[in-house]
Amino acid sequence: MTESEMSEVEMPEAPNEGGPSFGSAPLVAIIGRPNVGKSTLFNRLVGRREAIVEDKPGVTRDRLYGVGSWEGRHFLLVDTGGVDPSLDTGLPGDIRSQAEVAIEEADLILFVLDALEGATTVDFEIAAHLRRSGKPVLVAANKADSDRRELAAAALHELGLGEVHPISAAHGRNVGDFCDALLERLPAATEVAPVPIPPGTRLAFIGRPNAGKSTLINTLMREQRVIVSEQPGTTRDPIYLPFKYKDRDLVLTDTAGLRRRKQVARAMEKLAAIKSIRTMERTQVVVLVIDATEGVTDQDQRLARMAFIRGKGVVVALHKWDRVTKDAKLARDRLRHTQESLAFLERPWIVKTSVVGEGRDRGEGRSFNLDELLDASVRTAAALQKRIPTAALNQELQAAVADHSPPMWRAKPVRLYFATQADSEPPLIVISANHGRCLGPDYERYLIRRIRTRWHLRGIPVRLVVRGRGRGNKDAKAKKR
Ligand SMILES: Nc1nc2c(ncn2[C@@H]2O[C@H](COP(=O)(O)OP(=O)(O)OP(=O)(O)O)[C@@H](O)[C@H]2O)c(=O)[nH]1
Ligand SMILES: Nc1nc2c(ncn2[C@@H]2O[C@H](COP(=O)(O)OP(=O)(O)OP(=O)(O)O)[C@@H](O)[C@H]2O)c(=O)[nH]1
Repeated sequence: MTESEMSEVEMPEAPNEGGPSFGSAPLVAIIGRPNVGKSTLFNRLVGRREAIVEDKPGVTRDRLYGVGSWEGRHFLLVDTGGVDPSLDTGLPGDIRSQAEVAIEEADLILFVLDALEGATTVDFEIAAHLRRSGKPVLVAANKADSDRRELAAAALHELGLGEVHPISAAHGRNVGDFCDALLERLPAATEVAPVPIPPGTRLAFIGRPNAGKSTLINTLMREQRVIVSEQPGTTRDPIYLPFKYKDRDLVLTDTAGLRRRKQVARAMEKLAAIKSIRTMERTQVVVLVIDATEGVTDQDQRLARMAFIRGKGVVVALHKWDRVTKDAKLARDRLRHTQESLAFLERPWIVKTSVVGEGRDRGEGRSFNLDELLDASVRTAAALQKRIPTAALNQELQAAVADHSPPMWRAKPVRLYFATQADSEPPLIVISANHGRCLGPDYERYLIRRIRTRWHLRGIPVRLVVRGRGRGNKDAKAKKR
């Protein structure tokens, strides 16, 4: 491998110390009826960067949130419609609660309408909620693909939410102006200085209501003698609780308001995912708490996907294990089902945990396997932060190609020249080849699997990008001749 070949690999952004965290960025929620184009708008606002992370078909549909940016300002974008497909049955009640959660949590609401269909009864209902909330709202009349349709969109003023922005999310029409309006309505950057993040690996407990998160957190805090100090700030500010575990610095990450507002979360079980977003954004390792008495649900899978897509490591706590151990068959089935239904997490560490006895909720019960859970978190963090030596990575690439050569690309042979790890948290492998994107998904998966196995990268996403030799390089060669 020569220097010149190395320089052909165009490096993405420099690795970010500790990974980018947008935990304090304003939260923007997209709400609207089914099929108005929320996902299309979401994709347009979140942009291409996210797309690299997805190496599996079907993941896009489950994408719930991402980071959008415009003119250098970042915001967290939530597609509430994606929270649960069963919500999209057109039931006004469900849509109402969707709007309620968005109102409660978001700093700005993007209310999407269909310019072709005009305002429906449900739209009027949502609009009434939004008006009462006093939250900033930006109204988009989507599918305004032409001048004629733009005119039709003007009728949507009747909703009484101020200016209506005719846009075409699918074609990008007027989306720039819409983003300008979005920035104007974002709350000004917070005046309180951001809470400093203590050094160490950040982990957060996430899961469905009643899974046992508070119990686990309280037990952990007690066992590890974590000091909880009163921190100034609002309920949406993060709480960082540093502690030492086997000489390592760990930081338990939590969001104050999320635990306090237990009842709200319970009332809207399906939408509690929105609340996990801020916490998730601030952490490196997500401990996904599964209630073993219920097993993995669709919502658990969605939370896990959200974490994975955002580049987090995931450890699974199969919690309340005490309640399934008495039935050996049930216990076996639960474990197998957990492994199978979370297989997309790529062999995550699954730890059976429980806290039993009096005062359990206050963290005073007897705990099982909490140390194992922390060990698994430490291992997952190490995988996430792994820096694979270039020489070894290229050896593995050569061995992989020798065992199983890549299929032809457009009737041309594919040559893979060089691999390098361009980023970590999560690892990004860049391979230079004779053509860009010349590997099919199967072969990419094969290469990723080889890398995962060789370096024990469990429970973390691994990204792979194949870059071709650039045109500039060809020109340079032509000049030489
Ligand atoms: N003509 C036109 N069609 C669009 C536009 N944006 C979205 N669509 C189409 O509208 C349909 C619904 O788009 P989605 O983005 O899936 O809508 P959604 O609101 O997320 O739908 P749910 O997931 O059901 O809530 C798709 O067929 C899109 O291709 C647009 O700007 N113009
Ligand atoms: N049997 C058993 N019960 C548990 C265990 N851990 C927690 N529980 C019980 O499960 C219930 C819910 O626990 P919480 O810790 O409040 O759950 P949570 O996930 O914080 O709930 P939300 O705040 O609503 O999201 C409580 O009644 C706990 O006593 C366990 O290991 N075994």
